[in-house]
Amino acid sequence: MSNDQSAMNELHWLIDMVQTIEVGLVVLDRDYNIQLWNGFMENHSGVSPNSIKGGNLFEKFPDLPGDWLKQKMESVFLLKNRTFISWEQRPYVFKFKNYRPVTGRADFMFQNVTLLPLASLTGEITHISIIVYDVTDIAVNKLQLKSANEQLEELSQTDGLTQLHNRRYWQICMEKEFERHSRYGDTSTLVMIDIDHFKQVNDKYGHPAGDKVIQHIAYLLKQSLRETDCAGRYGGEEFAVVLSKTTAEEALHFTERLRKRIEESEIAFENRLIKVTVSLGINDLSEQLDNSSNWLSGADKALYIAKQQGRNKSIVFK
Ligand SMILES: Nc1nc2c(ncn2[C@@H]2O[C@H](COP(=O)(O)OP(=O)(O)OP(=O)(O)O)[C@@H](O)[C@H]2O)c(=O)[nH]1
Repeated sequence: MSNDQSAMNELHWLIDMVQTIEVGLVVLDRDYNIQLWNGFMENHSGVSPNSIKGGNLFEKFPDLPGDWLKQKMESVFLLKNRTFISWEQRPYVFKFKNYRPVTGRADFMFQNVTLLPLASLTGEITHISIIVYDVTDIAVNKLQLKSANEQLEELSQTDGLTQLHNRRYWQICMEKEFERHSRYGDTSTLVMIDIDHFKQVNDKYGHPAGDKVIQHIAYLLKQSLRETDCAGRYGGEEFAVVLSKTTAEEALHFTERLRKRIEESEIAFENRLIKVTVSLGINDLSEQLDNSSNWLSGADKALYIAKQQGRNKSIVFK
């Protein structure tokens, strides 16, 4: 075979490969007119190379992010350097439908795109190549993993019954607040809340009714809070709240308002109306405390006194 023939063969093979490769290949001239449009691009856009050749890319595809993409391409022409566009930066450049069965949950093909400067024989950058990789599988997997992790994180911080913080996460919140106090002297107040005679509720109405009562108290509690407050389900029928930037006196207003709302409300369960009350223990940070456990145990002691004094009461620890 002559050298010419062999070169012709190579060219033929290359063209065949360019046409069939599972990667999008486009070549544009300096004015963004399309010079090459391979099989991948044809299959996914539905536009054949013959009908598009010579046409302006942005006129043929008005959906493209024109200004943004031109800016990227201009810098490729100018700096003679390739540029990458990741799906994480922009999910896709060409809006192609996703037909893959495995990743059926994505409506559009996620793409990584490379913009490659093409030099003429004289070394001038006269053209640019757009290389489009279908990364839908990778992107969907990564997004699913991210969402699963977020759900897990959410689950591990949240109490399933009440959607308040769970005990562990609330404790972290409380310790952070205590540290802020130790460092900056910020005042905060801790409140422990316990439903009165809750065992009787379970015994009289059943456990599901008890659960509904717990949810109801959590709902009223959430409604009474500010953004910066941190509330958690501390135990079965016990809740704990850190009221930030709040003195004991201010906290007493908060607890009395909440206590009265609970006392006045009724919980409907299977055609019956349940009424409950709560007892609350309050402890602020006005005394010098060695650690956050002392802060908590002070509120717990105040709660105990509230119970002893007949329940349905708020008591400040002294
Ligand atoms: N329904 C329901 N009951 C729970 C849950 N967690 C704990 N309990 C019940 O809550 C009750 C708590 O009872 P006790 O700690 O004896 O106190 P109490 O009856 O509330 O009485 P005082 O606190 O002294 O007013 C127990 O019977 C637990 O079984 C829960 O998630 N759902």
